[in-house]
Amino acid sequence: MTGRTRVKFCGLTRPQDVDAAVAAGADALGFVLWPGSKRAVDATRLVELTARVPAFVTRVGLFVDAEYGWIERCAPCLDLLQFHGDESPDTCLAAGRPWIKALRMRDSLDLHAAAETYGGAQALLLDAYRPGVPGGTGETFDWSRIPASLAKPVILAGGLMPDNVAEAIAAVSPFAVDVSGGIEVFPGVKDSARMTAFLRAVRRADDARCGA
Ligand SMILES: O=C(O)c1ccccc1NCC(=O)[C@H](O)[C@H](O)COP(=O)(O)O
Repeated sequence: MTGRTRVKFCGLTRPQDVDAAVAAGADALGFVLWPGSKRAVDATRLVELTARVPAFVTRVGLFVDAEYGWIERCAPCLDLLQFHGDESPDTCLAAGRPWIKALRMRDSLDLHAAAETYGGAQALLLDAYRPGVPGGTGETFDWSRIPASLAKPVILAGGLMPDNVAEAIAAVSPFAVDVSGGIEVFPGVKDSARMTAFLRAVRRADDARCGA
């Protein structure tokens, strides 16, 4: 897949961070709708935050093995659902909305098989695996495990930051990159300078790929 690398900022909890992310040029903003996270937002906050997002910036709701009723309640504020738990393909499809599937890169994971299993997903988000932690670990994984061609677009996540995202793009050529901890001062509180630095690093990496 060609074209510029899309950028998703995940785990926004504050209106000023939403505004800063949009101003910086993010393509997608993620809202954690799993109460176990330090970055979780409730339904009221979700309405407040997503109302600030203009057209053509994708509002992504992140769920971890959620009850269907909770997904249904949040869905009107969202463009895309991100399933970040152990959801089956049927569960992901049952919501009846566009969705992506997060996969944690445990050793036994077969990405080609997963791409087939989750054939209804618009993309696969590949994240670091730490037992007992569903996401937002701030850890990278071995990018060489990602096959050069996969049946689904890849969103690369896990421990990305302004200092390593160019290297990640050069190594993986993902459709998109996703970052949470790497643009924060602490969980849920983003830093506009880090957001800008991250996006600049992505653009530089894209320019380097075009010139290569
Ligand atoms: O961010 C969380 O707290 C979180 C909790 C539970 C499941 C997923 C979570 N975040 C998912 C994301 O999309 C993160 O952006 C992704 O895991 C990468 O996080 P980081 O390594 O901090 O960039």
